Amino acid sequence: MRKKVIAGNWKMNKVLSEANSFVDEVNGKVPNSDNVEAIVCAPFLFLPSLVEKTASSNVKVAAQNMHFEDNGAFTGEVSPVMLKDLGVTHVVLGHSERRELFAETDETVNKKAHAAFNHDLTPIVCVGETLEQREANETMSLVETQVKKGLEGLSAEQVAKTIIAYEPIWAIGTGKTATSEQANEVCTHIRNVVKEITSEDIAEKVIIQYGGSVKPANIDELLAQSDIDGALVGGASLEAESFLQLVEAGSK
Ligand SMILES: O=C(CO)COP(=O)(O)O
Repeated sequence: MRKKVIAGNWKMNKVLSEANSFVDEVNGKVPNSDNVEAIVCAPFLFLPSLVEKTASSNVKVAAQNMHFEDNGAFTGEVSPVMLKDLGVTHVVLGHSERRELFAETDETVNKKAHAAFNHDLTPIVCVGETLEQREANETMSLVETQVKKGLEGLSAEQVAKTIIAYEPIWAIGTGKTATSEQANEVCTHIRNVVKEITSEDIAEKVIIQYGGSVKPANIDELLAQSDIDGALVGGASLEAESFLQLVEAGSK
């Protein structure tokens, strides 16, 4: 059975003292379990402190983005080398907010996915459609393209280690969750795409998360679906108590 991965994406929220208090509160409460992995995706500035604070806990720390080059004249950017050096383990790539507001494309996501593996970071690759695309029946083909282009050129072993997050844009921060059936339908399609580009064995291993208005009240139903292996959570991950409830749901 695949483990469940619960990742809290804080986006551009909190100040350092709040970030520190959050991990102080959750550190001892996240179980050491083969069933569930808990990740906090934090702004760059908090990463050194959070990595240090979680060193002996079961909480992992992710960045929300990175550049694909190791170093160079890229003012304002942060490289995979810097993240690895700090002890960060995961990086979110291609979040819809970065695609929409910061010109992220499938091509840059792909370069970043390669860069992540070059530095032993686990990428969480986000895909998902807008409401217009869903209404135009383009969801499956769009998500398929995003997965294929985003993962292009990775080895089968690397694809197996990649976390794919399906986040329908119309369900992000809107309170509108995709029904668990709608979410699962797309996650199943993603697994089939992974099978097509690698093998059935790899497709059975890859972790596929759902994201979009996930909260303690709806996570059980989502995680009960055949192809949903966790959640990428925005709003409901900001409070330690609700984050812990989500992790608890994942550990069942
Ligand atoms: O974008 C998301 C996580 O990356 C989802 O955000 P919400 O859980 O706030 O809808």
